Amino acid sequence: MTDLIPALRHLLTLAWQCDPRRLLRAAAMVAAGCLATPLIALCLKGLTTETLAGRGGSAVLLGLAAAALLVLELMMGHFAHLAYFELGDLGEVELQNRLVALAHGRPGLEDLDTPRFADTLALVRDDLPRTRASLEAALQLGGLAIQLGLTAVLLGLLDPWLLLLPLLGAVPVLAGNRAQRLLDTAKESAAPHQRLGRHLLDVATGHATAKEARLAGAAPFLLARHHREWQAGTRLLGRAHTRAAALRAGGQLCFALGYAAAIWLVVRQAQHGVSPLGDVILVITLAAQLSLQVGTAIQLLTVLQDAGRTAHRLDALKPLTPFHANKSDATSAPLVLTRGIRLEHVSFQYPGSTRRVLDDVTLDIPAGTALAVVGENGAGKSTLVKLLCGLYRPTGGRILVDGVDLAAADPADWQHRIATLFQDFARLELRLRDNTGIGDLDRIDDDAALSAALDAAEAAPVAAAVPGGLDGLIGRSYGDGVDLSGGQWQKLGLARALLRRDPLLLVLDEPASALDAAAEQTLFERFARLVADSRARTGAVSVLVSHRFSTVRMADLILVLEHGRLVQAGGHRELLDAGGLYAELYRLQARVYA
Ligand SMILES: Nc1ncnc2c1ncn2[C@@H]1O[C@H](COP(=O)(O)OP(=O)(O)OP(=O)(O)O)[C@@H](O)[C@H]1O
Repeated sequence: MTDLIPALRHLLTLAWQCDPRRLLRAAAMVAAGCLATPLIALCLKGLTTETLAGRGGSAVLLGLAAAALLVLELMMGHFAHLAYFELGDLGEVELQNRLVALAHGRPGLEDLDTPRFADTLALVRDDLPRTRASLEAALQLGGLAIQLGLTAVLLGLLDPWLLLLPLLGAVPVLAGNRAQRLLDTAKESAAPHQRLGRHLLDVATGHATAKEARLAGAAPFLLARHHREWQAGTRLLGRAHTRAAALRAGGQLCFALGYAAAIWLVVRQAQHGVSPLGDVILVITLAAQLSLQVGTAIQLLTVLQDAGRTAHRLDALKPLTPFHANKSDATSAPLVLTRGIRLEHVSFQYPGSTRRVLDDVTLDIPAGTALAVVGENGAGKSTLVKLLCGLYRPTGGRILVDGVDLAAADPADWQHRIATLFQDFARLELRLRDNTGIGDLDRIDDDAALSAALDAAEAAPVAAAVPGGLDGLIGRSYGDGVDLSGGQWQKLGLARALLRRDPLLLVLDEPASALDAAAEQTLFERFARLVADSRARTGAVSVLVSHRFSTVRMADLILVLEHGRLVQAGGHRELLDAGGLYAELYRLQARVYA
């Protein structure tokens, strides 16, 4: 029951924010329809009494009144349903917007990396389509409360003992509530199993992964693991459903016994001439209505508890530790870099992990530096880049941009001055214009700027092959878009990065992994020109993460990371002369090429 109040508050506030007039109209129609139900019982009692007394005219009028009330009840329910439908639609869209804002409206990635956050996000996403039903349930529950109140008054006027009947109605409601809590807990425990199960199914059937799964003959292995995870989740849910069903049946049995006792009481009173037959009809009708109302209340509460959970989960998704308590205190990114970027004893652990992925890194990167980062797989290169981009905050030490701590800067402002191409770049299966324009949304409709960025990324031939040009669809996940090769997707990702104006930080994280040799050579020449241009205009720092030493050697400053520690830093010649890990890795690669 504790979820009921937040659920009602959440749904009614949502509906009010979406369309207050529609909400009031729906509430008035529900109230009118619900008031009609107990009044029908009253008309039936009058009808019986008048008929027995031989007053046919009044009996016919009361019969007509009962029929009119019945029509009113049905019509109001029908029209209110239309109002909920529209309100629910608006509410669902509003919640989708909030969910996207919660998932991506934060500058850092810490929360998205937390399994608990990911599970909660998945649960809310699954629950959103139920918003419409929840809103309808909230309004119907209000109507039901009016009905129950009127029914209790009518029963209490007949015999105070009969007031016990609505009270007994609370038993199945409470039992239903407890049952729902059991189901919710099981749902949360089953979520990690189901998430993994869904992922395994995606791997076995997804367009990108099906090839490898087929060639490796991995389908039976993946399906067996999927089956195991799914069964673990289903077992948890199955047990909870059985216990919930038993609880609900027990509650309903209690009410059924009370119902039988109430009928027995009035029938006995009628036999002894204490009550007229009309009262017996009234009690039978009201008790039958009450039984229906209790059943409906249980269903509505179940729906509302889901909405309450969704409200709690949405709250849980709100960032607990905002990057800045007060955004107006945040410092803006400089227009140009004069001093550069300084890392002071920077350490980092991913959320939920105790392992230091970066360990006490101290370094000065003067403005205009072309920086390259090398190291073996898992050394922490991409993590360092993500910290520089402000996607994570260091768990120890600080990063200073022109002397200002990045933790005190407005992350969105800093990120707006960064051009990136990550190794796991996004493949946005939208129009070519969207895929590129998302790099600088202010210029998404600027055809000349988009074409220039595509040209600079050597992606003009890719664009020329897309029917419809900038407005043509790429990708085949939906619609009939052009299917692209890995290298072509990467060129589009680079064009996206190159669309960004006046960046202060240029990041290419393994940019050439999917390019052919000629394209790679051209890419680096273009990148070098861009770096030279940005360096002259804004003092930008460029960061290249690469395993290819032929390109790394061009950098002004090369960092060598090993197990998260900065073991060497300097120019190519200097590092070769010094011996150590860089020289070892360089000579190893040179020997392979020789
Ligand atoms: N989101 C994450 N959550 C937890 N651990 C992570 C996450 N991302 C990376 N790691 C871990 O951090 C370590 C460093 O990863 P990182 O991607 O920075 O290495 P890298 O040097 O770029 O490697 P590679 O050359 O293979 O790209 C790895 O051990 C990796 O498992």
